[in-house]
Amino acid sequence: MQIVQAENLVKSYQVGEQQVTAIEQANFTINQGAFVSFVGPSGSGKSTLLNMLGCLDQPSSGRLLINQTDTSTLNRSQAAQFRGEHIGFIFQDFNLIPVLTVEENIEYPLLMVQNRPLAERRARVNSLMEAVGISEQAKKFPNQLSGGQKQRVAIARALASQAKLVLADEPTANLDHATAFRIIDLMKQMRDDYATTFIFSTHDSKIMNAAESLFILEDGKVSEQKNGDAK
Ligand SMILES: Nc1ncnc2c1ncn2[C@@H]1O[C@H](COP(=O)(O)OP(=O)(O)OP(=O)(O)O)[C@@H](O)[C@H]1O
Repeated sequence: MQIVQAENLVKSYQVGEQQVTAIEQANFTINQGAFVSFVGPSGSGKSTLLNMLGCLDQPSSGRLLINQTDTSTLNRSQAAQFRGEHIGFIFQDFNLIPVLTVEENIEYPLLMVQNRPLAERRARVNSLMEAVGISEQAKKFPNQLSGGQKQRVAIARALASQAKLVLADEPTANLDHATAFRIIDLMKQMRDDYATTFIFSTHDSKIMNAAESLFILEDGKVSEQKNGDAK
């Protein structure tokens, strides 16, 4: 099944008198459970594309179907609801809430967005902490963790609401190389265990080799390249 279908997708920005086309007539699909990377030089449109996939920004024209829903027609509150139910986010600077512990950060989307009952929240948070190897840090605050540990918490949080699609904007940018590879392996493990689709952007050529497919952005144009070497 296809989780993402982009049809003649265009995003342009008006800058004064000038129109900047960030994404130009993109057509592509991504299957459920895929592990893919958006790559391209600075300014090529990676963030623009991720923002549209995350329903944080609307296309200028064309259609963007996520899980069979045409997200280009959603209004702001429908988009927020759709995001909470279907999409998880991982950021390069982790974006954990500093006043909440590890377990509270992971629980947050279950409580604030999905309002799940306490016993269910506890069980899910515990199994995710176990899965990402962070159980021993449950009561710690983000400033007491290493970069790799913070990103593990962010991965668990992105998976907490059982999102079928996780978007990661440069998830390894602030990590050393060995930790970056461990985080990518962990994301892949989570994909295998939960059938979650992962889309991540990166500048790092070694990291992009882990993706099964590369979506290459060049001057707003998107082309797909299958990666035969993906491990
Ligand atoms: N809000 C905006 N207003 C005007 N132009 C924008 C806006 N956001 C992005 N752009 C332009 O759209 C193009 C694509 O930008 P985008 O941020 O998507 O690139 P990127 O590939 O994510 O770059 P980087 O790797 O540096 O983050 C650039 O030319 C940028 O200047």
